[in-house]
Amino acid sequence: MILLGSTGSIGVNTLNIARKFNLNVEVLVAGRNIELLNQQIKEFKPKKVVIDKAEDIPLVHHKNVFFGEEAILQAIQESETSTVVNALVGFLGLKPTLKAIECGKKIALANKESLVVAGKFIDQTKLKPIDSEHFGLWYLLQDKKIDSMMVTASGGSFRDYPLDKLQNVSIKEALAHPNWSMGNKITIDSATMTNKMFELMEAAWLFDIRKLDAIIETKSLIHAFINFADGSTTAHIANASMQLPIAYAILGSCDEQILKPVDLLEVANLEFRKIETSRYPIWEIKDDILNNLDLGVVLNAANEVAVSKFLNSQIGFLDISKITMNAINKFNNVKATSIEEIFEIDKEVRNYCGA
Ligand SMILES: NC(=O)C1=CN([C@@H]2O[C@H](COP(=O)(O)OP(=O)(O)OC[C@H]3O[C@@H](n4cnc5c(N)ncnc54)[C@H](OP(=O)(O)O)[C@@H]3O)[C@@H](O)[C@H]2O)C=CC1
Ligand SMILES: CC(=O)[C@@H](O)[C@H](O)COP(=O)(O)O
Ligand SMILES: [Mn+2]
Repeated sequence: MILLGSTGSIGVNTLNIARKFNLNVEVLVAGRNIELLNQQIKEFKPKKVVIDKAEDIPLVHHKNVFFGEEAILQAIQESETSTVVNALVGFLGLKPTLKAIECGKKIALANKESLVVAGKFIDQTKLKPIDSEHFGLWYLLQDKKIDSMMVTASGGSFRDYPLDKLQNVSIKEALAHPNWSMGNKITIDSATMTNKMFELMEAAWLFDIRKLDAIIETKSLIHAFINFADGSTTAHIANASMQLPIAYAILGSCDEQILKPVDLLEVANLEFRKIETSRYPIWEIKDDILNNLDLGVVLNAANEVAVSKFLNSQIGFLDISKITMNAINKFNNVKATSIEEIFEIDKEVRNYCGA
């Protein structure tokens, strides 16, 4: 495989699966965590390595090291392997997704932003999502009439925080996810509920359905529900680990035990909550977004700018959703007619949001 984002949360979990199933890793792509990258190089012996910055090349223990976006695309183009795992974070992941598709590779896609911003231009024939809820939905699919689908949310870092103190939370508090250990950007997206908005859009593209909703399940043990037309509902239950979705996305199917099964007696009880707009203001525009998936590129660009400002202590926590909702208001009429326009709109929105 080619693994894009090997030093991140999904990247490390992917290498756990590669180790377990003795999978070949042809290319490793990482950013600036060179120490971890060097450990990965030693163990998995890739033929090629790509990193973010030229200045870090001398630190990498490999003779075939390249840097930058073009090198990532070239590595995909030149690779022999048929599988690309895209665990890059944000808009940066879009071009590699498009390149992998152009090269006819199978793509295991953690980079949900690719679908959020450009779902209508992405050929899904060889795409498998790495996202716990979408894996759950896929697992539950049956040849029966579906009424609606629902994914769960943990509620994020501030689900129990006093509402009047939300604006002044610290970065450290925001990065303390209750159930999952993930990269910084998605952890903030979980706290604002933007991650769930992205996931509804992701589900809309993947399953061609608009009757979609989300509910908080505080333990992240149930990941998805399908409501069938006959009135029955099925739920996907698994311990909170990305290794199961990753294994299926790479291997296709799997009969070996990847996770310890959920012990319901140990769990004892589950708690469900409504997603309230008072705590998660972004949820006010959920229906607008689901009725107009073209807005994904706007939502994503504004959110990336806002999250980065929050992580740089330039704005308060509630300003993240203010910035994204303001951008949605301003760019309400966008409708990209080509992939090139997606890149133009992305740029325009970033400028508007003060990137
Ligand atoms: N984590 C999770 O459990 C889940 C994540 N996802 C999605 O998966 C994707 C990855 O998330 P996650 O693993 O949490 O993110 P992380 O921030 O943990 O990892 C991101 C990876 O991308 C690398 N990277 C960042 N910038 C560059 C660059 N310019 N060039 C090359 N590599 C770069 C980072 O390198 P370095 O660290 O070395 O700088 C790191 O390896 C996101 O789209 C997220 O929404 C979806 C479901 C669950
Ligand atoms: C593990 C995974 O799939 C994440 O997308 C997770 O869902 C994030 O947690 P939230 O439910 O808090 O958004
Ligand atoms: Mn998810």
